[in-house]
Amino acid sequence: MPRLLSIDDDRSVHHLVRIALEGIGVEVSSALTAGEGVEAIEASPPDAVLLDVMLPDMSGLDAFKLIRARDPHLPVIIATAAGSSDTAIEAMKLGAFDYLTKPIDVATLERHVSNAIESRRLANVPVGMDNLTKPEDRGGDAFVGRCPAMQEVFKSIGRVAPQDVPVLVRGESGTGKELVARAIFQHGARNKAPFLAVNCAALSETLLESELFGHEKGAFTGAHDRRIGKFEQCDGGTIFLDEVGDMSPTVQSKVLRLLQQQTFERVGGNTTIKANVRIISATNRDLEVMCEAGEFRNDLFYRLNGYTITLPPLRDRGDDRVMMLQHFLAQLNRELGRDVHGVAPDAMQKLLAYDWPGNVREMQSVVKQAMLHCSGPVLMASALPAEILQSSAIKAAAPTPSPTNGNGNGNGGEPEATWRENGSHRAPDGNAFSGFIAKGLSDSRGDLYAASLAFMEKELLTRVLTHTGGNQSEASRILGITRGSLRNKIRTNGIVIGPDVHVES
Ligand SMILES: Nc1ncnc2c1ncn2[C@@H]1O[C@H](COP(=O)(O)OP(=O)(O)OP(=O)(O)O)[C@@H](O)[C@H]1O
Repeated sequence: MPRLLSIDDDRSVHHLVRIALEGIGVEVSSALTAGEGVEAIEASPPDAVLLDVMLPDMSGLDAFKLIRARDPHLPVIIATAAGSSDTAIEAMKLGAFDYLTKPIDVATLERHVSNAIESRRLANVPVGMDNLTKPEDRGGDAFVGRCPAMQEVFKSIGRVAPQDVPVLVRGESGTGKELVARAIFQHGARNKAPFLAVNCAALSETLLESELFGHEKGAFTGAHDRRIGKFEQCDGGTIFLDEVGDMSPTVQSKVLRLLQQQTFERVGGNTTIKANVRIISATNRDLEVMCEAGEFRNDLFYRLNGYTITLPPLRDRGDDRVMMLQHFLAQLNRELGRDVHGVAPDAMQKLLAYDWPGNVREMQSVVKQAMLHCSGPVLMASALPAEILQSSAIKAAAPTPSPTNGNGNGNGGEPEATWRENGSHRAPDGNAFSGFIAKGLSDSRGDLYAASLAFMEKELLTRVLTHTGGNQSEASRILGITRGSLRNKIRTNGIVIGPDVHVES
């Protein structure tokens, strides 16, 4: 459980903080003086600190400097009395994580503490690129990958980390771009300095500009105080701009100037501020196309793209998928206190046939869902989430002509598919209908009712006619409809009779 150290000479603050943070799963320890707090940090570093600026033994700023000197990555949230935010602003210029005013608003406290703990994780939890699943190794996040494309990614991280150039990390959503950014930071020359992450897609244009560059008091409605932005806080360190393709033109030009001149102004301010920050950015968008469409600045694209690392989608990583499944099984066994040590062959076959549009993040969540649904020591196909089973059903129903029987469905008892729809062989398969519905749902089509009835009718007629070897009288008897009606349906459904089948007229 993450832990926050509250340094304040007011015991009632500790009490309030403890009650508030219990609710979000954060343990709280406390110190009544700066000296006591620093000792506690040295004895057992917490994940974040809440530091009051009015302490009996030294000023808040001095206390912050002491903490900073001991652990530059420890996020410190400064607590000040209303109307006396100067110290907090000074501390933020020196790299404090955020500040809040007393009396403490619980929602703000929770938000700042959650962000601080996430920031601590990003900067401190080591990313291991040793390719080994080590259940006993609880200290870091494994970066699993043995396929050639992933080996290339690891080499690139090693090559570019020590050089102080901007890096652009590309890849579909959930492929591990954040892991790459953290690994570059951790192996880089600035790894003793701060590492801050900003998700450019998560904030509105105004808020993002203010988050990155800060603002002056009164710069816009709600700007009650000066705010120090991430670039200023992160001076000398590394900033990770996630979803960089989502920046507005205003923010793009400010980031460009920062990259060119290492200067910027806070929103609503005239003072030019210098900041020396290494930028690692990431995107799943096609920035070249965005540049052509005038949505992303060409010059910024070239500046951000000092070096590119591209992560392959999970579906292209071959046997890495098996290794990764084992990795997540081991990780989740530890997390959930389970002992699932294998995957049943049919479950494995379905997992490997799946396309993983959400990539590694999706695999992580699928393994977790499956583990929560299965009780035994082996992960069975029945425990897999619906999207995996439905996708497998769609694939099973897809026309895959085989040289041996021409229907590719291997359904044994049925005669070979001798009916053709629009010229292609079709496998009569009970799974096809559920596959069709699944596809309709994922395409969110607006005529699923009518389309499903039509699909089902065609499927049924094809199946029955195949069963009767093309005998329409027998087919109409089985179906309980007249021969004329059957003939009409064969025509309107575009069911074409194969050359090798005798069909009565
Ligand atoms: N090769 C890998 N080995 C082990 N875990 C991985 C690997 N790649 C990604 N993960 C895990 O998958 C999850 C998603 O990774 P990450 O957040 O880095 O992806 P992302 O590309 O930044 O996603 P997004 O584009 O949505 O921001 C994380 O929990 C990460 O630890």
